[in-house]
Amino acid sequence: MTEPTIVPVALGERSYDIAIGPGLLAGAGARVAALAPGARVAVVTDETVARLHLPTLAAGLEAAGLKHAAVTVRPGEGSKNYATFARVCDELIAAKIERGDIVLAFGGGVVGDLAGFAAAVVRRGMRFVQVPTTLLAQVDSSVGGKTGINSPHGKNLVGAFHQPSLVIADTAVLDTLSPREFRAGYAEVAKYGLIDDEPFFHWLERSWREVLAGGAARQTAIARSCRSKAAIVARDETETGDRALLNLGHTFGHALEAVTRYDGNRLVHGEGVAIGMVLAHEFSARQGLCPQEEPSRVAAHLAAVGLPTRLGEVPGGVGTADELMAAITQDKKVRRGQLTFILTRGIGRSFIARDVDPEAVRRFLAEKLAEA
Ligand SMILES: NC(=O)c1ccc[n+]([C@@H]2O[C@H](COP(=O)([O-])OP(=O)(O)OC[C@H]3O[C@@H](n4cnc5c(N)ncnc54)[C@H](O)[C@@H]3O)[C@@H](O)[C@H]2O)c1
Ligand SMILES: O=C(O)C(=O)C[C@@H](O)[C@H](O)[C@H](O)COP(=O)(O)O
Ligand SMILES: [Zn+2]
Repeated sequence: MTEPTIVPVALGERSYDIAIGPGLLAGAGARVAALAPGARVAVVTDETVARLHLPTLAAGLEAAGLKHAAVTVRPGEGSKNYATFARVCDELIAAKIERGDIVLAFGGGVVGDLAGFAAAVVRRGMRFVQVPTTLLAQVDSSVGGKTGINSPHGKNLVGAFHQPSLVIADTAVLDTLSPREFRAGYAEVAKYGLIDDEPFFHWLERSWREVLAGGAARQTAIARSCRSKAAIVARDETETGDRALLNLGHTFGHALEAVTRYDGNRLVHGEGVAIGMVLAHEFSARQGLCPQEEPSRVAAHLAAVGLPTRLGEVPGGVGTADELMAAITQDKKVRRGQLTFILTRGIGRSFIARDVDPEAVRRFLAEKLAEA
């Protein structure tokens, strides 16, 4: 069996490891038992992941002598809402899960964000472990401690920073993921190259087929993404500065998710990020920050992988520039009413731009919508 890669996340007393490799799910119970001997484990998962992979996880927990119970939610972004959050909290409390026990998030980013937020507040904070089962969750959402739910006003507007105590990413569970969801996660992989790692982006341009196919290239891409994220989170845990770079493409992407009402049939998060990253590069070129070849190259790569890159590709449309701007002004990076965007001087040269002129963004979106 391939040796797992261990990526440390250095956060002082909140430090933890990310274990990455094929076949780790069966032994996840033993890793959790080493962390919290004798703890009870409340597994929060969704119906699809429960059907496909819960028996393997549960057998490992039992073999390690850990009692466990499952809380199951419906798959998809719709579960990141107040009602589901309240139910998850109440089920954890009803199951008499104690503060020293473990909440185990078993699923994609939706389950991770929801379960992590519940772990942050139930009994004023419980330990939690992430066992991510989508590419997106393995390279991004399971790491760094951002947890939360959506508000009718916008994406992730209610939440908390709450770090996991351990992340276990079994790369073999990705074999059951749909090609569409795999590609959505790939957008966040490409993001790390676009932020500050041009050689990684070049490697992805050459190797994306192998990453999609599985095997060593997939594990390499996941580990490199986790190292990038761990480095940024270690220097800015709560996004007072550099961590905002991880939001590349998200100001546009989150607005697209909001105007499509979090309907995964139309747009999932990674697809919004793909379109958003292309828009961020195009807007940067429009502002004279980088040559037009850069957005073209980004769009060409993401399109080759099979991701949407244009507003016109979202089924049912994305509304008007004013509707998109209304969503953008709810972004958590807004400071004293001023928009913050992650812009770029070229591939791997992203930076945080404060005081972006909203009228320039609105005009740009109106042009893009007219092209769509
Ligand atoms: N906290 C963070 O730092 C962070 C980072 C990035 C994204 N996010 C959030 O993550 C969410 C998106 O996560 P996602 O893309 O993982 O979506 P998701 O959790 O909705 O999972 C996508 C779909 O795949 C299914 N699935 C999961 N694992 C599977 C498997 N192994 N086999 C078959 N099907 C499987 C799920 O049931 C679901 O239908 C968004 O809400 C986004 O805001 C958070
Ligand atoms: O970890 C981060 O920081 C990120 O921004 C990662 C993003 O990929 C992720 O989608 C995150 O949930 C967005 O955060 P938000 O603060 O803009 O809601
Ligand atoms: Zn994201």
